[in-house]
Amino acid sequence: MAEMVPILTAQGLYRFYRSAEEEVVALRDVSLQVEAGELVAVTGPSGSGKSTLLSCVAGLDDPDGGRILVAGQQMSHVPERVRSRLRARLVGVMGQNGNLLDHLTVTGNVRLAHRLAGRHRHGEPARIREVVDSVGLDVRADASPSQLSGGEAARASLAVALVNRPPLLVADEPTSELDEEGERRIVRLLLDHAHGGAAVVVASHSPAVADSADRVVVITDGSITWGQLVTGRRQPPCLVKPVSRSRW
Ligand SMILES: Nc1ncnc2c1ncn2[C@@H]1O[C@H](COP(=O)(O)OP(=O)(O)OP(=O)(O)O)[C@@H](O)[C@H]1O
Repeated sequence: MAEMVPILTAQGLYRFYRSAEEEVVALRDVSLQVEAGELVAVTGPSGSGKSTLLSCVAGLDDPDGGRILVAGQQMSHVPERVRSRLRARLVGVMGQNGNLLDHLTVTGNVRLAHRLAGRHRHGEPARIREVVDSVGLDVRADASPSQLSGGEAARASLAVALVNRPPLLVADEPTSELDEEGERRIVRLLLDHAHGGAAVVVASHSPAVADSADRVVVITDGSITWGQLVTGRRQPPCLVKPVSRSRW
C-alpha cells in the first residue's frame, strides 16, 4: 500500500519571544504530522503555545528553529512574499478574532479571499455561492459581519477560510464564544472538510472539539506532552512523531 503523504509536517519547532526582561520559549522541539483526512485537536493550558504553533504552521509566523512543510512545500524560513503566496494557496485560517472585514458583506468577504488567492480576478460566483451555502449562510449572504450572531460570524469566517479549498485548515479557538448548538455546527463543518481530504488542525479548550477529533495532542509549556487517537478511524503508527534533528 502506498505510504500516506502528510499534508502538514512540522519538525522540531522552536519559537522564542524575547523582551528586555525575559525570554519566553513558546515552542520547544515540537513535531507534528497531519495527514489528509485527519482532524487534530491541539489542547493544553492557557499560555502553553497552541496559538504560536498554529500561527507557525499556517505561515502567519516563522519559527526560530525547525521546519514546516505544507503539501510538500517549504513554509518556514522562506521570504515573507513566498510564505504569503503559499499561505493563500495552501492554508485556510479561521482566527480567534475572525477574518472578516466589516465594510463587506458575507459574500464580499468570501469573494475577496477568493480573489486574493489569485486564481480568479473577480472571484468565481458559483464557488462563492457554494461555500456560503455550505456553511448555512445563504439567507445571510448580504449581511455585514456586525449584523451576524456569534455562530453566524464563525461560519462566515469558516467560509472565508474554505473558499480556496485549502489542503490545510487551521482554526484557533473557533468555538470559544459559541453555544452548544453553534459549536456542534462548526465542528461538523470542520470534520466535513477533513473527511473530504484536507488536514485540519484546531486549537481548543473545548472537550466537545477534542471528543470529535481524530487525534488530540496536548501542549504543556511549549512541548507536546501527550497524544491520543480518539476515533480509531485511522491507525497512525505513531501519534506524535519525534523527528531526529539530523533530518533538518
Ligand atoms: N507576541 C508575543 N510576545 C511575547 N510573548 C508572547 C507573544 N505571543 C505569545 N507569547 C507568549 O508565548 C507563550 C505561548 O502563548 P500562546 O498564545 O501560544 O499560548 P496559548 O496556548 O495559545 O494560550 P491561550 O490558550 O490562552 O490562547 C505564552 O507564555 C505567551 O505569553
